[in-house]
Amino acid sequence: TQSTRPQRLLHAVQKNATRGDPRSVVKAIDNFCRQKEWAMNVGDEKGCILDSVVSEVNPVTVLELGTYCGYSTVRIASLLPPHAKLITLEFNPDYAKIARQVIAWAGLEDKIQLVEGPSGEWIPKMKEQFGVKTFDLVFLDHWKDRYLPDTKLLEDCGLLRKGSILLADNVICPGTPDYLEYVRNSPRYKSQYFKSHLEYTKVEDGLEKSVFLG
Ligand SMILES: Nc1ncnc2c1ncn2CCCCCNC(=O)c1cc(-c2ccc(F)cc2)cc(O)c1O
Ligand SMILES: [Mg+2]
Repeated sequence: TQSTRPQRLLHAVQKNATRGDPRSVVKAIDNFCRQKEWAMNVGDEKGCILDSVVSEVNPVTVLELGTYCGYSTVRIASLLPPHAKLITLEFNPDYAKIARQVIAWAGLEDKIQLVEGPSGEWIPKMKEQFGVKTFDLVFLDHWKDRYLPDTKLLEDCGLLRKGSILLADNVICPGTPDYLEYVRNSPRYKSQYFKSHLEYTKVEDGLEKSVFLG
């Protein structure tokens, strides 16, 4: 039977990355996607912007929406302080299965909780299920038409505090126009655009960093 692209990406990690070395896992995935097959990881160019935001925020609680194969999950978690926790939501069980193995290869299981299911259902359960008070950082990288409704849901569930940071991938390509309009015009956010390129291509894309003002 034919393998899937996520399965081939996992094999590239197991073949080329060192177990327990998250940065070698990130590098192995980027090499696979540049040399063999494009895949929708945030990639190295936007990944460096992600790294700088994570290092600046130094978050204790992180939420990632859209795990895919775990590239940004591993990239973020590799920069977190020891007691910090990252919860990542993935809707697609096949992606989740691969992501768990990529996370295990990186040796980051203790910092990461991968939850399977739709963001709209899980966000309202965060407090009761995972004992989360508020998130210091949210990385949005799931369905592009879910960015806005899920941001409003995070607000309504009291999961954002004054100073919480939202970092959104793909605000240009594929694009999240309603989300951009909201965070750039709402008095409750201070927003900033980081121009970059769609992973592994020359197409314009970028990350939008928005601070929740409370
Ligand atoms: N917990 C949850 N709740 C709801 N949906 C959930 C979810 N967990 C997952 N999903 C479902 C997300 C499926 C993947 C989302 N990402 C994308 O769709 C995406 C697409 C491109 C792309 C760009 C140009 C092209 F020509 C083709 C593709 C690039 C990217 O960086 C992308 O992140
Ligand atoms: Mg993306």
